[in-house]
Amino acid sequence: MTSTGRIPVSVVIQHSSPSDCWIVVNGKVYDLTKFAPNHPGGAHIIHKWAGRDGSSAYNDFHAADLIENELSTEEKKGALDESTIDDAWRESSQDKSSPSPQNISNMNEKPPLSTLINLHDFEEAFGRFGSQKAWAYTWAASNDLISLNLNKSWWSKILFRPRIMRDVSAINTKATMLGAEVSMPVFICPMGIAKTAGPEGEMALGSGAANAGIVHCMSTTASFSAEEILTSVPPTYPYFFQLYVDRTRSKTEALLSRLEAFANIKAIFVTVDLAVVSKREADERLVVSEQVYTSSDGQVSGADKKGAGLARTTGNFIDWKLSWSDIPWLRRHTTKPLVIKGVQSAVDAKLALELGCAGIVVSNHGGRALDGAPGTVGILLELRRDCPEVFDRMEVFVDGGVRRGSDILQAVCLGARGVGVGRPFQCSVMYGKEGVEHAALLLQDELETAMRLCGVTDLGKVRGDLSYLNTVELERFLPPRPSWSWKSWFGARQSKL
Ligand SMILES: Cc1cc2nc3c(=O)[nH]c(=O)nc-3n(C[C@H](O)[C@H](O)[C@H](O)COP(=O)(O)O)c2cc1C
Repeated sequence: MTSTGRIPVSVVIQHSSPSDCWIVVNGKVYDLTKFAPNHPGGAHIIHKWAGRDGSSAYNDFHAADLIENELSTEEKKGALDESTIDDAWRESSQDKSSPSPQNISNMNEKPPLSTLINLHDFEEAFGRFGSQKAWAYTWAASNDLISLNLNKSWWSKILFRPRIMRDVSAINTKATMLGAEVSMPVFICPMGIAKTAGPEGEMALGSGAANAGIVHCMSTTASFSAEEILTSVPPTYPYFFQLYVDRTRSKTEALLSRLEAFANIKAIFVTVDLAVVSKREADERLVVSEQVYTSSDGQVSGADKKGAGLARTTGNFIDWKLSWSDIPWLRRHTTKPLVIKGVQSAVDAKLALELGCAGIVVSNHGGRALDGAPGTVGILLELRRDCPEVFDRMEVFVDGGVRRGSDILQAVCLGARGVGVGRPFQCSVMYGKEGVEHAALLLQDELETAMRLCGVTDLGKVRGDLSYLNTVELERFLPPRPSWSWKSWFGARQSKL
């Protein structure tokens, strides 16, 4: 207080965080810390003005006496000492931007979870508040980021053909993926060393997924062992396991044998799109002194003449000799369904089917494998055109750039059994399991909204129903139809296996 009994600007500024949030409105100082979470327009709008004069924003929307009537006596701190106002304060109280996690982050704190309203917000918040190296590792993609960008932009090339006037009061998003019953057809993609994003790492991914009713696929290069990660969910809750085949094949055999003990691991996703770890330049360039370890195979990160890429320096155990002829070997070492992750053409989708795989993931590793590979939703469309039978005889999944509930609806209409979502979930680990759950629930909400607006009441009933989509723009990017017959091609191919 100043000698006038009024509160100086310097004191107001001291209360400028979501956990201690004072705001000036019309010359009076209020403590809105408790009120903010109940603000009908969202806490972020209040937090944006913490430690500042929010009168102009307040007066745009509210009657002058509302705040006085709403708050308790102790939340009304007193009058502002206007003689202490200087240019810097005046400037800080200008509303130059709309509320978003970036603006809130002026407060040098990660934005409250409630202010993240879509999956992009998670990536953005992690970019600002995660460790620099973790961000470089997570965000990075190969070379010139061509495939990363195609993954994202090709989703927007598909348009809906909405139906109207259908009672959409009750809708069903439930699905079954590889025997796992889920609240919506989404799995969290396998991503290595999730502890880089937050101390709970894969434990947060597992338990957040279970709370939201979806499945996490753990990576061979996780920060915790499979046994530890499985404790993050109830004993019968479904899990998927992603396998990189090790050059020392006996290690892979031992790993598969360990996994046999866990009936809740519903499938083994064998990643095949990364015979060698590609150059992800953001990650290679950033050299740091801390090392990270992968749990199952004890790989340690480091730096060499090529740079300091976390994935490359922990990934050189991956066997580049892996070929289709290894499927029978894998079959001998696991009783679980095999899913081939990284299919990028109709030819290979058919091969996986012919070899008895339970499913495929159409994936280019999130643009982290071959740069110049097509966007994955385009590959899904190619499969629909050139080998539609694979959708009936295997479970077909897609990942890469899925960021919206409407992307899930589109994938299902194209025939997918489900979608994988990667980076935003890795970023959400910064907020622990609550962050993971929040991200999943945002997707669920968006999916439900997209279904209602499209006139779809049961997701299971529109799988493969192209009548809800306009794919004309994306079709321009498909490769020409094969000119040879599948039958003769497969006859020649299988004799070589
Ligand atoms: C940080 C990070 C680590 C990844 N680690 C693995 C991995 O260990 N095994 C794997 O099969 N794919 C891995 N991927 C690829 C993902 O499983 C998935 O294919 C991709 O992230 C999907 O694209 P999206 O991030 O745009 O959703 C990783 C991706 C990221 C971003």
